[in-house]
Amino acid sequence: MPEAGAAPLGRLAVVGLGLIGSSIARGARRYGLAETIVAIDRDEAVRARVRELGLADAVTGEAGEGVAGADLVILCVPVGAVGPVAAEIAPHLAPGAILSDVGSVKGSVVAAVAPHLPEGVAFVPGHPVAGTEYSGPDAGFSTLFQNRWCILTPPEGTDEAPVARVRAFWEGLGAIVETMSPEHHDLVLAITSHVPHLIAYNIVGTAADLEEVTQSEVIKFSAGGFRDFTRIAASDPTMWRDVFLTNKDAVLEMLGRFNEDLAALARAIRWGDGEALHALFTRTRAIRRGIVAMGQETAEPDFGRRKEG
Ligand SMILES: NC(=O)C1=CN([C@@H]2O[C@H](COP(=O)(O)OP(=O)(O)OC[C@H]3O[C@@H](n4cnc5c(N)ncnc54)[C@H](O)[C@@H]3O)[C@@H](O)[C@H]2O)C=CC1
Ligand SMILES: O=C(O)C(=O)Cc1ccc(O)cc1
Repeated sequence: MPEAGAAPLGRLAVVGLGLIGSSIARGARRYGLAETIVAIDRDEAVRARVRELGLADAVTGEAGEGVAGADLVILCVPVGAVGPVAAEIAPHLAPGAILSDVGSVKGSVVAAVAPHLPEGVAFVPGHPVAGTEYSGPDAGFSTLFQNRWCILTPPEGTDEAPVARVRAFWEGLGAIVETMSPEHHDLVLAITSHVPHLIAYNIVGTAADLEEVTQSEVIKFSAGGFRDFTRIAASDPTMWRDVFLTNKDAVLEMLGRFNEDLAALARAIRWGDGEALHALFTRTRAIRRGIVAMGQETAEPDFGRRKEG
């Protein structure tokens, strides 16, 4: 149960009611974080579903109209769409409003928003490090962020008050908040999230292209490891295309290191260097046990299977 924190916001506007936006809307309502919730999505079918599920007090496709009078606006669209949406809503943001986002990449988002930010509006970029391979308004759930990290990357010179407000909002959703620079965020997430997704997309693609092994055999004999990769490789294509295109430098840097280490592993296998293999596997087991000990891993993931309105 999230802690009771700051006074609720007056008006919260969420742009993009997919997995993350709808989870925010659900959580904001459940934990009483805003008096009024406005849902903005450009997709008619999403808006209809948001109305059916009763996730917001108002639902619109007109972003400018939707953000008018909002105290906090959170952009929950693919990172490639953040700049165009910021340009569209900027003239309608009230002075004193806070603009935030949830994008998986931060440097490009800061650069894309900066030219459009009106005087008197603070931008506090955020990234909840919590999600699933599912998309859309039905995939969200109010407890998604509980006990998960949310990283804020306020650009240098950002006032403390809006940062504290956004921090309190995420704490209200149950998240644990940390701040860092956008550049550092992008390096860390490149190795902990972006490259792992690339590996999953790649290994599932390689398996699918094998000539001597049939597709049905790949499905039938999927051992645990490969099954886990297929879950990650089912993640949203648009979102992940944007992540790789916008965090290009950090991903290529980490991929370079990954390839070198993979080559060393291949060499150890070729030359029968069991000691090298055993030493690495022992180190990596300790890392997993450290993650479990920190309580950052649930015993039985049920991502996306929680049904709620
Ligand atoms: N999926 C995940 O596990 C996580 C995603 N994120 C970030 O959250 C953001 C959203 O991701 P999801 O919720 O998974 O995506 P999603 O695909 O479930 O939802 C995105 C929504 O944005 C709407 N949208 C797209 N362009 C728009 C525009 N120009 N104006 C208005 N609405 C627009 C779409 O219609 C859709 O309803 C991304 O930036 C992603 O990097 C962050 C943490 C985890
Ligand atoms: O489903 C998974 O395993 C994830 O890794 C979810 C996820 C995807 C993107 C993010 O920026 C943060 C979390």
